[in-house]
Amino acid sequence: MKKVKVVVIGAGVVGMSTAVCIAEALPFCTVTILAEKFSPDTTSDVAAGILLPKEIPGVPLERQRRWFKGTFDHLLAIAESPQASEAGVFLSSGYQVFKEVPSITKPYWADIVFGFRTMTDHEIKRFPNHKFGQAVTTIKCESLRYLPWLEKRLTKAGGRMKREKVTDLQQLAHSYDVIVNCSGLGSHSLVGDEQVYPVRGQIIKVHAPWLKNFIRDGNGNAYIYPGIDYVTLGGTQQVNDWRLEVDKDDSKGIMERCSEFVPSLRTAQVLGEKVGLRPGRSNVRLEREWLQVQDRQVPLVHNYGHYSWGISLSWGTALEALDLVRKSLYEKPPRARL
Ligand SMILES: Cc1cc2nc3c(=O)[nH]c(=O)nc-3n(C[C@H](O)[C@H](O)[C@H](O)COP(=O)(O)OP(=O)(O)OC[C@H]3O[C@@H](n4cnc5c(N)ncnc54)[C@H](O)[C@@H]3O)c2cc1C
Ligand SMILES: O=C([O-])CC(=O)C(=O)O
Repeated sequence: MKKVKVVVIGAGVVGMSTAVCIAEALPFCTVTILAEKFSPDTTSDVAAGILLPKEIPGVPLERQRRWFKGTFDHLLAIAESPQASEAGVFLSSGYQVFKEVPSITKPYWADIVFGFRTMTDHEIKRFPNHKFGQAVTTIKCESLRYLPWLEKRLTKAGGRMKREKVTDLQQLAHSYDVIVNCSGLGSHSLVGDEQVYPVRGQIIKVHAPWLKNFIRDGNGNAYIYPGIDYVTLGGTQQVNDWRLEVDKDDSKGIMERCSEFVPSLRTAQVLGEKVGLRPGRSNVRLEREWLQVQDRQVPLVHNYGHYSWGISLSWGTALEALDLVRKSLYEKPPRARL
């Protein structure tokens, strides 16, 4: 039987997850990833990788819950397997603290993670500038290990990867039966989506192996995430800022804000600094359209715009993209336009 040719554009956490889901679930498809950049050079590689998303306005909560739960369950199984170290996936406990009581005190994922609770007065006293806090055990998924691990999994399922910048979807449709767009911020130019914009984020990696628990300021301007090889300190959220260079003033600000939480960070050795451009969007674009290519209609599934929550929602959104691909193969396209 002739195989169905699927192309996935993008090799960040969204593209890799989507490609693996399709290749493993639909063995009658050949899956090819085309990407300008692969790990360790994607935005996903810069992410701390904590599963702690905010609500996305405009996406029904049930759908967000499904995306988060799909991701959490998938990553928990890895964290509990012998693969955890190679894949860079493990449980992580800590606090999220707020200067003012937030409008949502119990997030939609409170009963999916472990041990979610409001911090006691005794605990919050450690943070004199903060009034309210949440304690939680969630998952940390480190892309620098996880993406190469997914690449191996894709290859095992018969998938292929090629470095290529895609500029013309019509052209691509001549060589493939289904196109899946996971190009993140790249969708700004690839599909002319002006709703997707960069939200610049800078982080510092430090050697501080004595830190074991994470601390996040609810506003996202200060976070400390202990990881396998280093502790990630952040963060910045600079809207419409395309600069990929490290800004020394940003680093200074990050170090000051994080050291207020943990003074011993002032003595920690700095291992590196990184910048990533989050694919900002008011909601994730996860839908299918049909591309008219001469007398054919080619399904085009979009899965991008994950903003600050790309790791947190990666597997759940990949599963939904897989459903859209599967449906497209059994559905007749709408009548061709004449
Ligand atoms: C500092 C920072 C910290 C973060 N921390 C977290 C966190 O703790 N938890 C969390 O859930 N999220 C976090 N995020 C957000 C997360 O990194 C993003 O949501 C996620 O990386 C988006 O993944 P993606 O695969 O859509 O995009 P990317 O990782 O940017 O991948 C896009 C891919 O598409 C390719 N591409 C683009 N255009 C084209 C084209 N025309 N042709 C071919 N290929 C193309 C790129 O080369 C790349 O391979 C953080 C982000 C930053 C910047
Ligand atoms: O805000 C955080 O805790 C980490 C993150 O997702 C980001 O910087 O985008």
